Amino acid sequence: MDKLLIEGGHPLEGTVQISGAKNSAVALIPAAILADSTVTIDNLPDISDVGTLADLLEEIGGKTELEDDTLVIHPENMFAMPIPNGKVKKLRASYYMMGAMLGKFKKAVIGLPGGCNLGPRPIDQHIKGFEALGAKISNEHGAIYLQADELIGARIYLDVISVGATINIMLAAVKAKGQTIIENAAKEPEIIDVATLLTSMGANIKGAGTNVIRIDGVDELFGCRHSIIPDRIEAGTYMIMAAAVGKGVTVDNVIPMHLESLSSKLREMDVVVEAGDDSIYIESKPTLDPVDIKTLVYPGFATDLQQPFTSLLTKSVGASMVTDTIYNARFKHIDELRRMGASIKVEGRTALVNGGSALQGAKVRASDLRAGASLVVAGLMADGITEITGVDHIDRGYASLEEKLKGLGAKIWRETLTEEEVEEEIRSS
Ligand SMILES: CC(=O)N[C@H]1[C@@H](OP(=O)(O)OP(=O)(O)OC[C@H]2O[C@@H](n3ccc(=O)[nH]c3=O)[C@H](O)[C@@H]2O)O[C@H](CO)[C@@H](O)[C@@H]1O
Ligand SMILES: C=C(OP(=O)(O)O)C(=O)O
Repeated sequence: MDKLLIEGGHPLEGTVQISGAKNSAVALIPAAILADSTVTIDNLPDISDVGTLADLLEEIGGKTELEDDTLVIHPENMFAMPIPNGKVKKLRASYYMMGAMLGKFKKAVIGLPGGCNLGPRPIDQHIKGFEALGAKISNEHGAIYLQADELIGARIYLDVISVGATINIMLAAVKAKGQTIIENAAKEPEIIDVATLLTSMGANIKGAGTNVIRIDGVDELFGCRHSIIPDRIEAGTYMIMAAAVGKGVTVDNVIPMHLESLSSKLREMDVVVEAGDDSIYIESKPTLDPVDIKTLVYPGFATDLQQPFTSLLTKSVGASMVTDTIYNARFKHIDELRRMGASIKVEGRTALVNGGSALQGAKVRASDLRAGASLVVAGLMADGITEITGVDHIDRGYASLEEKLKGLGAKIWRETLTEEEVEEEIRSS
């Protein structure tokens, strides 16, 4: 086990390259199950979730070759092997194995997924969609059993706008008989990315990126090559870091339109934000204005950026309000920020930040992926050294974090935990 150490107060300057999107990658890899021949995925981020999913594909008989940022997946010998637990629990996105295996084999047994603990993460809308397509589903001993004689297209209205359910239903429906219509679908860019891969494989999907998706089932899907879109959440995190301590940072290899809600909020705070074709330039100011944010489905403010943005708000002079309407318990980072001297109160689904006083370096623990990112932002701003444990969470989602930050001039390094620290880590996790 490792910890990250950051000596705060060093301004960031230069250019950072953004990797491929985690939240696309984790759906694209299971999607390859649906093909009958080799699928090659380029621009993969170097994060642990990718390795875990590749291992899961091997558990069901697939062959995978990961070299640099390219994963080659051979699905020819895959079969409907049950994967009730083990690696499935390491990440939330293992639930995409349900849709993909149901679509391909008409059956699957998958353990309940893991992922960041953000409060309840229900999958009732995924199940509702699978059932509408004709699957019988039961939950036995912590695993979901899915089985269908035949999958038949259906009209499915999502009661809650869900990225996971939208993608999972697409995966199950691409080989179903007839037409499936997903109404009240989520519109996140990662959904378009998954639809693009499936279309290259031979699927017939219209409307991805709007709230009505139409899928005409096909009998066969083939191998193809696909390059993942840039990670708007990784990009947003570096934009926030640059807004906190940036003398002039270019966040490169991004789709600026995907980051408009964040860019607008940063401008409201008086941060310099200049969007290019595929990059965004950010420059901080000595004092920033407070703003309120409310997380919403895309194109609203992303819940995944709420935690790092809250750290930035401790720098703005005055009161800001942060409301998370997607995951109302996504506030585990707040106690840690308080340890660093932040003045923040949580009331229900809202955090009230009283910003303007300097943060102090401290020993803190990342309880989940974006909580980890928020502590890195805080560490860059703080006086003295911040020690962050729970780094395995951060490694699920940020490729080469230390290298990228060092390239911008940050003082950040990694150390192995001592035995005592490991024991303490196990006690508190
Ligand atoms: C809409 C949204 O912002 N989605 C984010 C969510 O996706 P993720 O796929 O985890 O979550 P969903 O988009 O599926 O869920 C959105 C909301 O719907 C609820 N829900 C979801 C499925 C279901 O069957 N029943 C149900 O009630 C969830 O509890 C949540 O409140 O977290 C990901 C990881 O942090 C982000 O990358 C996504 O952008
Ligand atoms: C919470 C996240 O990931 P996951 O859903 O994979 O846990 C995230 O990407 O912020």
